[in-house]
Parts: sequence; structure tokens; C-alpha cells
Amino acid sequence: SLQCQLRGLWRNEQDSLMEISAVRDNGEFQGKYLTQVTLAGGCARASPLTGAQQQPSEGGWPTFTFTVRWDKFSNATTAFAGQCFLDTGGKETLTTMWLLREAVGSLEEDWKATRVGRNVFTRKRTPKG
Ligand SMILES: O=C1C=CC(=NNc2ccccc2C(=O)O)C=C1
Repeated sequence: SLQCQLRGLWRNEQDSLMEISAVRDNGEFQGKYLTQVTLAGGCARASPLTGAQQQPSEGGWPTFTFTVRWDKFSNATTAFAGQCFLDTGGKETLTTMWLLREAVGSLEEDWKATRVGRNVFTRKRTPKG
């Protein structure tokens, strides 16, 4: 359905912004992630994201994954996996779980290098729409 197409501007609970470009025929997409989260101080920066969404032929809400490479300012990366739903008010929400992998100095520290969490994105209203 026309709803739950991932293209557009999304915002999460941390007020980070995610802009997803056109979703190609095979479900792949690119975009930019403007994080409000900084692990070690610093300002909000745009990081590249790439992902792919399923396009269930029999209808139903698409699942997707995308990966953000936290550009330049940290040697970390986050993989999001989730599904798009309409809430009771008909509003699209992307419910995800993520794995955040940070770089650590040695194999002995590998045990503490990956965090997991949940994150919900809703569409950020654009002035015209
Ligand atoms: O330098 C860094 C390193 C990790 C970051 N993680 N952000 C996240 C991780 C999980 C879920 C949401 C976010 C977010 O930024 O909104 C951001 C900047």
C-alpha cells in the first residue's frame, strides 16, 4: 500500500532525523542519518545509511533493515532491523531494534563492544505536507 513506503523524513525518540531517498525496485535505499546522540560530545552530524525493505506482494507491512556508519567522528556502526506499522490513528511508525557496535582497543574488551536497544521512528512533518 502507499502507506509505509520508507522514502521521506523520519524522527526517533532522541529527535535524530533520518532521510531516506527513493526506494529502488529491489527494495534497496540510501539516505542520511542526522544523529542527536553523541557518544563522546560533539555536534549533530550526518552519517550515511543504506538499507533494504521487503515489499510483501500479499500486502502487509514491510520489514526492513538499515545500517548507519557513524561517519568521521566515531569508529562505530549501528544496524537497525524493524517493521512499519500504522498506529491506531493511522500514523506510520517504524519500530526497530538496533545493535550498536563500538570499536574497542583489544579482544579482551570485545565483550562490552555491542549494545542493543529499541527505537521507534515516526514521520517528521514537512512544512508543505
Ligand atoms: O558517534 C555515534 C555513535 C553511535 C551513535 N548511535 N546512535 C544511535 C544508536 C541507536 C539508536 C539511535 C541512535 C541515534 O543516533 O538516534 C551516534 C553517534
